[in-house]
Amino acid sequence: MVGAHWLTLTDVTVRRRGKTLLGPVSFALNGSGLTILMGPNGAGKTTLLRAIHGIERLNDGRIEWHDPQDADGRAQGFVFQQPVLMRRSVLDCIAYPLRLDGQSAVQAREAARAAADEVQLRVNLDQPVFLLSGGEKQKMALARALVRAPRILFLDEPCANLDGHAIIEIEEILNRVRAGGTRILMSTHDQGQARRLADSVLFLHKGQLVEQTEGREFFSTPRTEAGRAFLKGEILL
Ligand SMILES: Nc1ncnc2c1ncn2[C@@H]1O[C@H](COP(=O)(O)OP(=O)(O)OP(=O)(O)O)[C@@H](O)[C@H]1O
Repeated sequence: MVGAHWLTLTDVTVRRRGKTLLGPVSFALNGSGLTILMGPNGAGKTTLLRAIHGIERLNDGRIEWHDPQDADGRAQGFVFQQPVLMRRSVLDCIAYPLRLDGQSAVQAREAARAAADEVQLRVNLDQPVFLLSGGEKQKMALARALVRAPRILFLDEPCANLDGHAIIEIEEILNRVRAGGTRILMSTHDQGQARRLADSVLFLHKGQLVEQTEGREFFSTPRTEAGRAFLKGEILL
């Protein structure tokens, strides 16, 4: 949805044990496409995504959603690095958000099968979810996020722990989801992946948003020393 205005963060700040983990961070997430959230380990990427999801208490600032069709947050999907697993079958795990919405088990399972298919999760869907490999669990988490056809999708390192082939599969899925009009904000510290996928970039360093680039100039002409050093693969302290 071109021109859409999804959310605005104003001076968002997270402090824990006397340390500022994030902020103050301000930005607006607008328009369409896929925004890559980059930064070295500990930069605050996960903290920022958790704050947006409403599961990280803010010490200061505010997050405002502007999607009038999303009064109850249903249009958002989240995929975190360590997916929450339930003591259920793979199929019921994927169907769970639809059951929460009040859909019948039959309807929800049918949609879950389609979502598993969409992410090419080729396993026995009746087995307990804990039997899945790390990569399969990540695909399961993506299927569970996609099952409600979110209008905006947040992903925290969705390819952590995956090898080359699985990474390509996930990137193909993300390309399809983006082409279907879903807005995506995704963290990665895999520069190759960032270059392949980014329509725009947010670069975090030490809890501060030090670069915001519409388009892909971040990779050719980073504006900050931290951005240049990161792209050169230097260790940032
Ligand atoms: N509850 C907490 N209490 C204290 N420190 C925390 C807490 N949660 C996270 N941190 C610290 O906050 C900083 C930011 O962590 P965060 O996980 O957001 O970074 P990240 O950019 O996602 O890193 P990575 O790329 O390693 O996943 C880190 O230094 C981390 O150790």
